Amino acid sequence: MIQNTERKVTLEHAIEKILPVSCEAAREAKRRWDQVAKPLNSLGVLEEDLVRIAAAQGTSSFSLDHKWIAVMCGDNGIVEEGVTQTGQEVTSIVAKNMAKGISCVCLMAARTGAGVLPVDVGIASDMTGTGVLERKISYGTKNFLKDRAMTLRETRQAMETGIETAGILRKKGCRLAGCGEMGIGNTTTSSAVLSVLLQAEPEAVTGRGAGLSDAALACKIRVIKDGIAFHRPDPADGLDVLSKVGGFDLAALAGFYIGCALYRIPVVLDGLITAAAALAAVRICPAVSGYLLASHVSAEPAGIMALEALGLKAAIQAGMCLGEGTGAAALFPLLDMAAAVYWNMDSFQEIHVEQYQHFT
Ligand SMILES: O=C(O)c1ccc[n+]([C@@H]2O[C@H](COP(=O)([O-])O)[C@@H](O)[C@H]2O)c1
Ligand SMILES: Cc1cc2nc[nH]c2cc1C
Repeated sequence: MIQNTERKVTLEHAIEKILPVSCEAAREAKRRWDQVAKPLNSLGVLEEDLVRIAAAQGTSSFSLDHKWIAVMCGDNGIVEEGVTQTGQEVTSIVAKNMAKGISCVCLMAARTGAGVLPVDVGIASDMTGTGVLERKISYGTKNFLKDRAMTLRETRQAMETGIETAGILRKKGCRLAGCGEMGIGNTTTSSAVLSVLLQAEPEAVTGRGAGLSDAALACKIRVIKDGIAFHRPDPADGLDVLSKVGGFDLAALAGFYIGCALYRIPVVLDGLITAAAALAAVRICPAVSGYLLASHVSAEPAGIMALEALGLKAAIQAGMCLGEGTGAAALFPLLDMAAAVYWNMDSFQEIHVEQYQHFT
């Protein structure tokens, strides 16, 4: 048996060691964009994304090599309350398909040359031998109308699994990460987390997830209201919020962002669930925010609210709400195209065009 001699990186250690992103690298990358012979700022958010990547990696000679999408998979006890359109067995079915390379995110990522790493942090069935990375903490969370979704210990364990996952990607040479999730019921947990963190009414942040009737949507909103009233999570304490009304997938994602920041790997978010986890991570460790990039605006009502709270702009507005990391997969080729211009396009000087000095 191969011994795992690697020492676990604790949450506290990771938070303590995270460096701020480099303003100097960002300035240099912006300077390069402003020299490229094209209308100023004309690649819009894509230019800003590459500046963020430069800041995160600490160099304007950034690399987009070895893109990987980590997908945190787990089940949610709250599905007992009838808040989803399908049964929770879909979580394990899709996770297994991810390991086989045949889920939606795998098909999209394959077109962009990115890898996909599915991680079982809390699927409600045995995943041994399926090819999904086995890091199960429990067989699903508790129903948050009856108990905390996870103990604080489990929440921390999930976060540390996320940090470990960032370390695994770093060893694969990953310079740009994406993230995703698979977990039936996780739009309920994410909406609850966002309702608390944004101090917004459940009606304002809750949508139909993977598909719901009007009556079922009303039930989902009621469940979120009752859960928040029961637990009274502290909006200033991301760990408290995650453990009371979150899930293993959300906590592992939050840890993954912290790990990516520790290893200076910029990380592209996907939709609602990844953004809810990001907001919790930033409450726990504000320095993480500079390492995050948005991909698209989820069609869920809180999608745009979460991105605004994170101060992120999304290049893609396509009404997507698939999850799995498909938003990150969709952004990757756009970033590659923008990088081709950044690296290879002539400057104004090279094409002998004079720039007047009154641009900002
Ligand atoms: O990413 C999003 O914005 C998003 C919005 C709606 C649904 N999803 C996906 O659908 C599943 C959760 O939907 P639900 O209705 O079971 O809460 C989960 O596996 C997500 O990947 C994802
Ligand atoms: C089939 C299916 C696939 C998914 N992928 C992400 N969330 C999903 C939800 C369902 C229902």
